[in-house]
Amino acid sequence: MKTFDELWTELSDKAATRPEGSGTVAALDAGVHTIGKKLVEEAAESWMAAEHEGPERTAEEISQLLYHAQVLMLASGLSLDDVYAHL
Ligand SMILES: N=c1c2ncn([C@@H]3O[C@H](COP(=O)(O)OP(=O)(O)OP(=O)(O)O)[C@@H](O)[C@H]3O)c2ncn1[C@@H]1O[C@H](COP(=O)(O)O)[C@@H](O)[C@H]1O
Repeated sequence: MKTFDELWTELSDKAATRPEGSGTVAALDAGVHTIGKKLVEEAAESWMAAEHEGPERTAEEISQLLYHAQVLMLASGLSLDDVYAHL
């Protein structure tokens, strides 16, 4: 298990060091358009899971939504504080 902040630290490190085989590096290379589509897909899957598939599946889809949101933040050059400033 990891927290949102721990995932952010891990993904930031991957973006900086670009390890072989990282899905995050591949997503960043694919660009904002591709990342954005994935984010929307995971949002829809979260919604469908919440309506039809129960809490466990919903939690799984939301975890993927948070992952793709962090990837979009990295691709956009945003920090956590940039986002937290709007909460
Ligand atoms: N938490 C995640 C995570 N959540 C979702 N995803 C990605 O989102 C996809 C889930 O999409 P779907 O469920 O729609 O499955 P899918 O459509 O079959 O997947 P794709 O065909 O799009 O690959 C997964 O295949 C992953 O590519 C994630 N990829 C990575 N992480 C974590 O990010 C960290 C870094 O990962 P790497 O960069 O791959 O090393 C690790 O701690 C990972 O656990």
